[in-house]
Amino acid sequence: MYVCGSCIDQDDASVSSSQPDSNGFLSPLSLLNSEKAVQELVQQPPVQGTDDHLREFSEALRTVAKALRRAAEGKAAAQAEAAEWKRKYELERERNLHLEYKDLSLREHHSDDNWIENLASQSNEGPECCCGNNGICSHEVLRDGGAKSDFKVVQDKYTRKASFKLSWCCKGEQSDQHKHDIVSFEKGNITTAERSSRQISLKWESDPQTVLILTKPNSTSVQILCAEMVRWLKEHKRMDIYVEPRVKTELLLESSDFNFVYTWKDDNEIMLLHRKVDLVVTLGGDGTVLWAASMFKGPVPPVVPFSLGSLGFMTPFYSEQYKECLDSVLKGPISITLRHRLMCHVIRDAAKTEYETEEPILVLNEVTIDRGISSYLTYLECYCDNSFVTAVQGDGLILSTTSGSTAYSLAAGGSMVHPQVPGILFTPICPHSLSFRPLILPEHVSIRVQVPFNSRSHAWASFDGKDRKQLQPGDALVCSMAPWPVPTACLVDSTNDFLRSIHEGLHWNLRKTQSFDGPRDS
Ligand SMILES: NC(=O)c1ccc[n+]([C@@H]2O[C@H](COP(=O)([O-])OP(=O)(O)OC[C@H]3O[C@@H](n4cnc5c(N)ncnc54)[C@H](O)[C@@H]3O)[C@@H](O)[C@H]2O)c1
Ligand SMILES: Nc1ncnc2c1ncn2[C@@H]1O[C@H](COP(=O)(O)OP(=O)(O)OP(=O)(O)O)[C@@H](O)[C@H]1O
Repeated sequence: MYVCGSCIDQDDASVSSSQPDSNGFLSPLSLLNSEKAVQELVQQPPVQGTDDHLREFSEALRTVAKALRRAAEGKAAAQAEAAEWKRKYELERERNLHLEYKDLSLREHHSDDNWIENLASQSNEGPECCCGNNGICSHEVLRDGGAKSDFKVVQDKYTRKASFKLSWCCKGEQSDQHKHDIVSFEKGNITTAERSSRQISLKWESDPQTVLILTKPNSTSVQILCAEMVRWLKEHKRMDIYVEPRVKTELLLESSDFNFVYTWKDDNEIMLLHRKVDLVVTLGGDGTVLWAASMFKGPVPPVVPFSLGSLGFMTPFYSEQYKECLDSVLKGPISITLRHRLMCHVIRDAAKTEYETEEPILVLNEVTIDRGISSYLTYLECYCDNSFVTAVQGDGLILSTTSGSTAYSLAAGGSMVHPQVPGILFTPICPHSLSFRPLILPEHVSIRVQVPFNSRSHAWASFDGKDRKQLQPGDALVCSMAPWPVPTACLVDSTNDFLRSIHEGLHWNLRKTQSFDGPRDS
C-alpha cells in the first residue's frame, strides 16, 4: 500500500483527535472517525517515489484501524449486554409491582372469590415455589384505573391471566426432569447427558380466559371464519376476545352483536397485550404468524396458527376443524415449538452516543442485508463475536433463525434446520465467489455486519421481509438470539409437524421409487 505524504499531514489531525480521555479510554465516536480517516488514508492511490517508510507506516495504520474496529465491536457487545440487563431490571420491577399489587388486593378483598384466595397462595409461594424446580410458569395479574377504551374496560375489573406450566417430555413421556446441564465434568471425565426428547409440553394451571385473534387482511374466507370463531369462543367458552381495530370494524359492520369484542387504540396498549392475552390465534398463512410475532416486542403468549394461506409452514392447524382444535388446546396439555427470534440493532455511524441507537427489532424468520435497488455488489464485513468471519461480495446476506431456514434462506441455498435447533444461519445471497458455502453458527454468538466506509453503495436491512432500513457506509447491524421465543402450538409435535411441512409444503426429495426389476448386485 502506497500513501501520499501530503495525505498523512492532512489526516494526521483526525487520527490524533482520537486521544484517550482522562480515564485513558478512546471515545467510540472518535474511534470511528479515526477509523474512517485511516480507511480513507490507506485507500489513497499510489504515488510514485514513495519509500519503504511510508509503506511501513501504512501497514501500521492498518493495524490501528483493526484495533479501532475491535473497540467499536466491543461497544456494540456492551450495548447488547446493557439491553439484557435493562430487560432483567424491568422483569424484576414488574415482578415487584405484581407482588405489591397482590398484597394490596388481598388487603382490600380478603373475603373475595376463590381466585383471590388462589392468588394469595401463589403470592405466598412466589414464582419459584409454585413451579417447583422444574418447568417454567407464567402468572400475571393486572389492574388498572380509568376506563375509556375497550382495553381499559377489561382492565377495570380484576383480570387474571391464565397460568401454565411448561415441561420437557422424555422419550414420549411427560417428565419434570428437564436437563439444564448437557455436559458434565465430574471426576475429570467429560460426558454428555443422556439424550432425551426436547419436546416441550404446555399444561394450563388455570383456564385460559382471553384470546387474541389475528387475521390476514382482505380475505373473505378469513373474515367469515373469524366471525364464526369469535361467536363460538364467546358462547361456548365464555372467553374475552381481542381483535385488531380493523377486524372489530368489520365484525360490527356484519352485526352490532359483536360489540363484546375488545380492541386497542394505540401502540402503548399493544405493548401491554402480552400481560392480558392467554392465547393468540392466527388465521392466515406464515405471514400472519410473522405479523403476530412482530406485535410482541417481549414475551409472546402461546400461538395457535390456523392455515388459511397457500404454503403454511408454521400453520399446522386445519381451519375446518377449528372447534376440535381449540377445544383440545384450551384443555391442554399441548406440544409446543419454541421458535427462537433474533434481536437486531442498527448501529449508526452518525449516532453521537449509544443512547441514540435505534430500538431493537425482533425477527422470527430472518434479517436480510442486501443491495436494494443499487446495481453495485454489496460489500459487507462480517464479524462473529470479535472474530472476522468474511466479507460478503454479492447481492447480500441473510441471518436467519432455524424457523426461517425454510423461507428466504432456503431459496438462497441454506440448509433446512429443525426449528427447535438453536442456531443462527449465515446464508449469502448470490455471492460472487465459487466457495462461499452457507454457515450455521451457535446460538450464543453476536454477529455484526458492517457496511465499510469504502463500500461503493448503501445497503438495506429488512426484517422478516418488512421495514426496510438503509445502512450507510459506517453503519452496522448487530444481531444475537433474543430472549423471547415464539411458542407455537403443534398439531402432533415439533418434529412431526416440521417433517410434514417439508414433505407437503415443499415436496422435499420427492422422486419416483426405482423399480424392483432390472440389473442388481449378484
Ligand atoms: N426468494 C424468496 O424465497 C423470498 C424472498 C423474499 C422474502 N421471502 C420470505 O418471505 C417472508 C415474509 O413472508 P410473508 O408471508 O410476509 O411474505 P409473502 O407473502 O411474500 O410470502 C413469502 C412466502 O414465504 C413463505 N414463508 C414465510 N415464512 C416461512 C417459513 N418460516 N418457512 C417456510 N416458508 C415461509 C410464505 O408461506 C410465503 O409463501 C420473509 O421472512 C422471507 O423469508 C422469501
Ligand atoms: N393482521 C395483519 N395485518 C396486516 N398485515 C398482515 C396481517 N396478517 C398478515 N399480514 C400480511 O399479509 C401478507 C400475507 O399474509 P399470509 O402470508 O398470512 O397469507 P398468504 O400469503 O395467503 O399465505 P402463504 O404465506 O401461506 O402463502 C403478509 O405479508 C403478512 O405480513
